[in-house]
Amino acid sequence: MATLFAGDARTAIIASLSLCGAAVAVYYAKRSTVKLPLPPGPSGLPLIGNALDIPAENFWLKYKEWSDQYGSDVIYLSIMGNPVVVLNSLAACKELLETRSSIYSSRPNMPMMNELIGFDWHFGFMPYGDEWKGTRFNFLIVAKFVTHFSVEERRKMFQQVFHPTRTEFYRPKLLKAVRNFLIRLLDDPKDYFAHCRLLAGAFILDVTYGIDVKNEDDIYIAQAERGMAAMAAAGTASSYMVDFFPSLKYLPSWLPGAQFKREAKAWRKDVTAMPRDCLRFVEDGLASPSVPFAVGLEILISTNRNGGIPGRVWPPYCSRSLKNMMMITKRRRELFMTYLDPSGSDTTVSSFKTFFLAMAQNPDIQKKAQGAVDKVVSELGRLPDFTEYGTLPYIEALVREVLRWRPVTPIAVPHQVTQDDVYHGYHIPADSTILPNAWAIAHDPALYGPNPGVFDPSRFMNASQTEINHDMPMGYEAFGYGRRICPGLHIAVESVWLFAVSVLAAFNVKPADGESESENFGKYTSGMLIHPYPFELRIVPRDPDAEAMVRSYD
Ligand code: HEM
Repeated sequence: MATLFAGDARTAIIASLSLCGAAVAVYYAKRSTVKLPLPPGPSGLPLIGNALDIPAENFWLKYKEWSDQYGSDVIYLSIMGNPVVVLNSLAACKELLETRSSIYSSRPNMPMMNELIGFDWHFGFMPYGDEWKGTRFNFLIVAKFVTHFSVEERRKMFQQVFHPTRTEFYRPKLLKAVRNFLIRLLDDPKDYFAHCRLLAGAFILDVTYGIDVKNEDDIYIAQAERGMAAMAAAGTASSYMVDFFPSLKYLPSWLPGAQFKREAKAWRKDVTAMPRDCLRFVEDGLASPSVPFAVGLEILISTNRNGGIPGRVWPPYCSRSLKNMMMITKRRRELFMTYLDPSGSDTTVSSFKTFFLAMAQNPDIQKKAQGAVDKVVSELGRLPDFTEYGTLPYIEALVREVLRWRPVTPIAVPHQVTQDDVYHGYHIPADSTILPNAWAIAHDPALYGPNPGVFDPSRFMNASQTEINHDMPMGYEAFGYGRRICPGLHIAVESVWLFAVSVLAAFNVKPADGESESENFGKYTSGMLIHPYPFELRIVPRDPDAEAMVRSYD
């Protein structure tokens, strides 16, 4: 979906060339003061730079090709005078986004995402700064107004509430969502894509806000899905010309070149409703004595200095938390609610679908993985659960391979560097958009072994194929790097793990008749988030016992 000139923006280029002149003049004036060369890259055209060199689809492949061609892991592009630096190696990502994270953790200005579509409430797209910090460490949203909390206390609270070991927050809900998914798979295997979406959306909404989603038609799910479609299209910071010429946002929607404004308007309704409706749900819940447990509420309560959470006696703490919440502005309350927003669901869905694709394309690997699961659970007479987490090395390798083979976010999410910098003798100009090429890194044979395009979990195993090879990177390139690294990483990995191990224990998966020959089988969409195109599968219970086990959770 993401194209460099999505909508009618080509027309907008012409309209904006005049604006461009000034920007380019300023940019080159600044550049000439710097002695060091810029990183290498294609030379581009006057004024528009490399805007036309970047393919509309799978641009990460082109970035890697340029990286090889110019013999540099870091390449430089100019798009309408805007500097863009692509990092094509893990070493560059670690050095710049992690070691130098104090200056590489901002986000580029994204007028399409933030101002026009309305994602300015989402801390994933906020520039680095106090508001982002406050929202990421979401307890701050309440605690900030209870001024006696020190930074250290706030940090501690965050760690308590969102520590990866605090699995009791989400594992029971994840288990429930996966078990419901398995029953749907039994009843209606053809519609497995929809069941995957429902599973991921229902889990995130339940764990975050305590919303109990019943079916695919649920209003929160539908809203989040439309919102995520907008994010996938506009989140690359390079899909729309308005990202390079913010003044284009003032064009009237009816102009022929302003298709992007009409698209934004259509998306905006859902995108702005997402935090508002979830906040309303939680506020209503706070007033009720039978409020369902949710991470958002837990954080709210744990930030109450006199409250704490022992025994979770809801009513007194809730009323106090409610008071705290009412003291803060509407915007801050909405930001608070985006702590674990539904964007986590669309990314995880993509990995679920990749798992199905990999199993359908690789029957031998499916068999081997089923064997690994059977060894542990066949005598237990139940489906696997988190008791088995950490005891199945081949399944762990398979999950890593799912995430590596088709990284959900091939160029992660763009960062921005906030001051001039130097890397390997190259000048990295302040305010450059920084694109970590997660795809190139995930397919680097120096990191992940030969044939990186082949799905092969054994690449993550040791030489004797008995344990995970801990000397290897974990395959998590799609989660980004440094201070902005995905805070949902652990939840995502555990979700894919439980999903995979449950499906493998109960079902056989193969392509529907003739599907392997269909043109789109195995192909993916392009954009900030990628998904496989729909493909038909035959998903059948492995045997009557497996079916009975799944039904026993009905
Ligand atoms: C396979 C699943 C997932 C993938 C591939 C993924 C990928 C990413 C990436 C690439 C980033 C940006 C990192 C950077 O800038 O360097 C990100 C940020 C974020 N992710 Fe995820 N994510 C996934 C699941 C989740 C889940 C399950 C949640 C919530 C429970 C979540 C919540 C977030 C949030 C809130 C941010 C913004 C962080 C910030 O800007 O400070 N993600 N994710």
